[in-house]
Amino acid sequence: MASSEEDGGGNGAVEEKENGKKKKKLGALATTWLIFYNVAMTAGWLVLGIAMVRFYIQKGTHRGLFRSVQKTLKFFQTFALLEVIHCAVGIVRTSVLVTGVQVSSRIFMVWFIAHSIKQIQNEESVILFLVVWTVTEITRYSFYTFNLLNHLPYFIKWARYNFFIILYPAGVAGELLTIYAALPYVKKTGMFSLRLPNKYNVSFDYYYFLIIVMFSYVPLFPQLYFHMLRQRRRVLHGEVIVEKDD
Ligand SMILES: CCCCCCCCCCCCC/C=C/C(=O)SCCNC(=O)CCNC(=O)[C@H](O)C(C)(C)COP(=O)(O)OP(=O)(O)OC[C@H]1O[C@@H](n2cnc3c(N)ncnc32)[C@H](O)[C@@H]1OP(=O)(O)O
Repeated sequence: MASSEEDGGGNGAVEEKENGKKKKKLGALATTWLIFYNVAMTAGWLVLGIAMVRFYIQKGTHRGLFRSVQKTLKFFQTFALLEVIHCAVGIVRTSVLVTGVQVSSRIFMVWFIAHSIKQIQNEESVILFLVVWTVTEITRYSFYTFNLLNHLPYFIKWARYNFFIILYPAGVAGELLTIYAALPYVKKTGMFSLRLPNKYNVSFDYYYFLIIVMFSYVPLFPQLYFHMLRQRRRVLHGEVIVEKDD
């Protein structure tokens, strides 16, 4: 059975008071919208997860799995662009930059890799990042929902701030291996590339762009990972900044 926040070892009463204060500042409209958004996203990723399990049980193979779930994936992952707006307008206390990198890398994987390069859709690495994203998002959005409703079961809070330790590197491995698998097709077809001479007098090579994207994980991923480790210390180990009453 789910235990309440108080069972988690933190000071439940203080946390609840803080939560209440934050929500008052957030405003009823913003809170209602965020609850709706997070419930919709939890449901969307749950549907995706169930569809993947059903597909695998029925077919006994991962081949064709991406094709069968792609519409749901594209819809909910693209919808997540709203998260950048939430940060930009200040209804969510998260950095626009951190959220922007996270969301844009996902959108890029969905639309400019997995959707555009059909030949790689059956790679095991695609299934790896799909499974990892699904587990992550079900946990993350249900965490936000219960938190906004002031009824956060401790195991969801624990899962939110522990699963990523393994899931983040696993997801990144899935994404990098998928981009790597796409390289030969991109080189062969010259897709999304612009060769000289052309009327704009500019050239763009998608193949080298993908290589640059792969290298950009080296400086960017540790920043996201350490951000999450800091969040983990703050939320699970009480490094909380207590704000004064207005
Ligand atoms: C053009 C091509 C570009 C390519 C670029 C390539 C470079 C790529 C480099 C790296 C790529 C990474 C790829 C990622 C892969 C994966 O996802 S793998 C799967 C594992 N992933 C994770 O575990 C994801 C972890 N990341 C996140 O959770 C977020 O994306 C985040 C932005 C990093 C989260 O940070 P943050 O929001 O700061 O943490 P929280 O503690 O959850 O939230 C902070 C506060 O904000 C509140 N909040 C946030 N969102 C909501 C919401 N939707 N609703 C309500 N409230 C929200 C939250 O409650 C916290 O509030 P306070 O407690 O009051 O502070």
